Amino acid sequence: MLGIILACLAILTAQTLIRYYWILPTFEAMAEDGDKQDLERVASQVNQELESLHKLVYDSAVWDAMYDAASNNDAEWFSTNFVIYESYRRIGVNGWYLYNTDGNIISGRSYNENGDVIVPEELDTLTKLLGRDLVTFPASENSVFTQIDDKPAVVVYHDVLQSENEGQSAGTLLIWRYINQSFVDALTLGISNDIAFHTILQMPTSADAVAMRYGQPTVTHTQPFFGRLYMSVNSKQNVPLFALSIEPRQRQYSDSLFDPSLLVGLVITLSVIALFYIWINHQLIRPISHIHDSVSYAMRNRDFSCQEVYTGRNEAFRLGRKLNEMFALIDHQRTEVLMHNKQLEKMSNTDPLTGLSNRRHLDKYFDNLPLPLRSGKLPMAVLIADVDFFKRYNDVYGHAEGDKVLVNVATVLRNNTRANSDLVVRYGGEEFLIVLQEASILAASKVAETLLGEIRRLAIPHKGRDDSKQILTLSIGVACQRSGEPLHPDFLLKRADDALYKAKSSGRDCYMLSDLSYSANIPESVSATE
Ligand SMILES: Nc1nc2c(ncn2[C@@H]2O[C@H](COP(=O)(O)OP(=O)(O)OP(=O)(O)O)[C@@H](O)[C@H]2O)c(=O)[nH]1
Repeated sequence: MLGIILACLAILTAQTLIRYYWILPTFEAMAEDGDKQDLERVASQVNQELESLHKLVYDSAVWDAMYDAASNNDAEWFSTNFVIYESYRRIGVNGWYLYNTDGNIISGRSYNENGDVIVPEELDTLTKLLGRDLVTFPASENSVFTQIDDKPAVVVYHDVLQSENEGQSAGTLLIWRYINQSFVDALTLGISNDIAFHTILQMPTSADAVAMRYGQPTVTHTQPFFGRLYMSVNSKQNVPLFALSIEPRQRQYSDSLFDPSLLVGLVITLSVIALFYIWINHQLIRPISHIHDSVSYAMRNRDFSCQEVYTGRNEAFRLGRKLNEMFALIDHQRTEVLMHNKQLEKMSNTDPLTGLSNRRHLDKYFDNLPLPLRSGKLPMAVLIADVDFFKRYNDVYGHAEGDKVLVNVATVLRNNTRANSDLVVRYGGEEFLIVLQEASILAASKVAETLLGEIRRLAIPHKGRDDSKQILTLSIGVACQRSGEPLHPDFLLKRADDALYKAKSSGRDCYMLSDLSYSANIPESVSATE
């Protein structure tokens, strides 16, 4: 959860910084660029308007008849033949004048905005006009802005020549018009922003207000002043004559730092991160995690049988499948080793001839007996059985036959004792030991009796004996664990061995109880069977 919150904050911060340092400045620069272009377009429109006025005066100045009239200072000719006041007025021209080469008026007339005739003293002589602080039209020296009747106006003049720009000048033809809202309205064609005209009095006084100066087509800034961008027209002395203003372009973007697009960006980014995480999790994290868990489990439990399912195709899945193969190999080898160990253990505890347990196993057997038996709480007996005159049997019948006899004796001993609780051990060459769990001296005696009888019943011929019996027999020594006395295996075995010695001494083919066995409340009647 904390990770998700931190991720959201990080993404929001990154997006905000990108918006603040990159997106918003880029948008703003684009919009300012547009504003700049609009201002330049206004200046260009003004130029065009002046150019069309210039054409008007130029076209008029090349007529030969007018040239002659100008040359002759023929004011009458102009008032009778050059009657174009109405045409001029219709296209916004406020006045026209023809000056002779001395700069004095030959003919001309001016009207104010109401159509009344006026006599602007600024235009008395051409010299007077040109001596004023003017603003020149960048493309032509013969177009100037000035003040006529204290109002901004544009004046356009041209030499009166015989032919196009050639020959000697016979005078100067001049037309002028006021710069006002109607002049500006004519400019609006081709410009989407509305253009407003401002007289000196209506102009903002702050220096920051003016974004551009006419004649200096560099936009100094594009920060609007009270919602408008101003272009001022200043005289050579830098005296403002008038200004035009436009509305800056509408910003088509939200300039706030936090925007709904940030949230959309956040959601998209989080979704992409989530999808990427799910993909990485599926492709890498999960298989590697399974590999880690499998290895941990196998090492902790020493169990290499587990097999995870790795279905993907990338390196992580391939590593997982290799791990499965390695685990299977280890598991197989481990099983084999365990099996071999078991076999080895069994072999090390087993007598190879008879298949009985051997003496090594006996030690472990006593150690692992249940506590009631080891503490003497429950009775227990040990029998040591020895084949009589076995040396002579070997001598007479051979060692191989002797081995067979030992196997037969082992079978008899095993078949007549309890498989799950008693233990039959090949104790020495022809000596066998039997441990009878929870067996009283009476039960042990009975077992001894049975074993002697069963061997006799086999009636294995033994012609090498010293005595008259011609069959194979056993002698057995029996020792019982005394009640309540802790088990001392060596002592118990010694007593059984002593009892065996007694049985041998008593003529063999019998069993004898060790002396101490009697103290375990055993009937005295148990003794040699012969
Ligand atoms: N065939 C065979 N003989 C063995 C084996 N182990 C021991 N013997 C023989 O068993 C004989 C034991 O002889 P002894 O200890 O003198 O005793 P015995 O001849 O049985 O005489 P008593 O015990 O006094 O009756 C030896 O001759 C050993 O060689 C075996 O695995 N196979």
